[in-house]
Amino acid sequence: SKWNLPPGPKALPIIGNLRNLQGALHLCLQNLSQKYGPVMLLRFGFVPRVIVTSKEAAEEVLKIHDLQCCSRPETAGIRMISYNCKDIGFAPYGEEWRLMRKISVVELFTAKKIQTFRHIREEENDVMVKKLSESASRRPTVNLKQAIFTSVASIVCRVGFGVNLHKCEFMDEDSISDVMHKMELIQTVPLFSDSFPGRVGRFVDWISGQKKRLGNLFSDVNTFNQNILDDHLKPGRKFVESSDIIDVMIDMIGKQDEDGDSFKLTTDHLRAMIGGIFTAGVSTSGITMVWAMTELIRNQRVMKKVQDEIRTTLGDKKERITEEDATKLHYFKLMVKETLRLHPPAPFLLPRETLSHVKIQGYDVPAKTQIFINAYAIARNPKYWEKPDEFNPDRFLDSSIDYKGLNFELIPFGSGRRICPGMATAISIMELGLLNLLYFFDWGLPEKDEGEEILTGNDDALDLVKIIRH
Ligand code: HEM
Repeated sequence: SKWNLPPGPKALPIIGNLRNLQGALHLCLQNLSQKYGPVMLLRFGFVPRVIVTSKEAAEEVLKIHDLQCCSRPETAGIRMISYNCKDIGFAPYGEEWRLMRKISVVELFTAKKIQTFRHIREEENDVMVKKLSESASRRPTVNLKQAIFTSVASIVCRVGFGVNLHKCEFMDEDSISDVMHKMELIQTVPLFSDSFPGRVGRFVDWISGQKKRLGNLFSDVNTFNQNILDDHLKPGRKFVESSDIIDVMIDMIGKQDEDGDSFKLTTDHLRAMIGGIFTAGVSTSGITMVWAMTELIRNQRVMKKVQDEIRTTLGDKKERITEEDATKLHYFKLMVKETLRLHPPAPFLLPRETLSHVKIQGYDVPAKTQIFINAYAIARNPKYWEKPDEFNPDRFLDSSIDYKGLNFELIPFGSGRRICPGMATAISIMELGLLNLLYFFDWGLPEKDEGEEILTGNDDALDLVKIIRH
């Protein structure tokens, strides 16, 4: 009672605010914030969470030092898939997170490394264009989502784990989007114990069969991670490109000092790194590309402006697009930025947890409280954006606002010490992929109902689209 806690809807005994949470969580919390303000306190069953929905409050939270990523992720699925918080995204702040982050940055994300992997991105895009052209000669409708996810997954597997999906023995390229889908699903399967931790919660999950369902999904995902790990552990392993992040970690494990009491890497860290890089890299970049194409198909003015710029600048005789080509374009890049504003693939960034009592916008937030930053709602807040729900890259023509973590009204990659280390990689993957799709093909909606649905502005990205000309 001595504390000035953030406001929020009235919580009922036991269930707290669960009855207030219906539909997609980021949309529901966006609506609630219009009534209760930019810093809200809600109880998800027994779990209190503070939700932040203004750029001022987000900036304050992201600059607090006494904050770590959640030691208790929102769902049991996330806990499983991160091998109990052993991936970079969920590792507790400290030696463990610092080491994993350092390895990933050095092995994957320095400017030099990103440049080294450039030929992989270009080759995999050639494969995608070739496949789409062949498919368009047979039938006009293609599953664009699958084509994009397969291409992005092929890039991430080659860059991250030296696995070439076109020649791989344990995984074929057509089933990779299935693995991706399972990884996404596993994170969202609702468990009773997510909101009611403890024995009763676990018992209900067991009776309802949800625990088993989660276990089955995880088993497939674990097999994928394990196969990649086994591939690296084979005696006499030959590198496809060169040694990769997993080789480096295996080497480090081999050299660890048994007796020292500093933190030790384990094989679970390896599995978690594989799963973490795969999900963090593929689902985010893939879905952003699908959204870009969806928005362009339903906003023909913007589609024409983007394609005119691309085709005028690059000419019409190119047989192959390179990353150099993307650097010549301006409006095209604004289109990618606008897609990230409207459809941030991680709408809450990574949830945080306070390590000690802190103040946010004058409100008291006790230690061990989870904080969600609703980056989705901030990027659609009419206080900062004119006609916020409209897809209009022109809004950035005279604006210096960028997504690099300094403008808190646009933080699709987060900000501060946990900002996405894969940002530059993601931009290279997405720009090159979209550039290929827009240079070589013209796109439209399939004849039947799918089109109508998308034009009424529902919140689902397109699966099936039609190649009009290639
Ligand atoms: C459109 C593409 C992407 C978006 C929008 C995105 C967004 C994010 C966000 C919001 C975070 C959390 C940051 C925070 O909470 O402050 C994050 C973390 C992370 N991302 Fe990305 N990401 C993308 C692509 C990638 C790619 C391609 C990779 C790697 C191949 C990657 C690897 C990671 C990793 C390892 C973390 C955890 C960092 C940490 O906790 O220290 N991301 N990303």
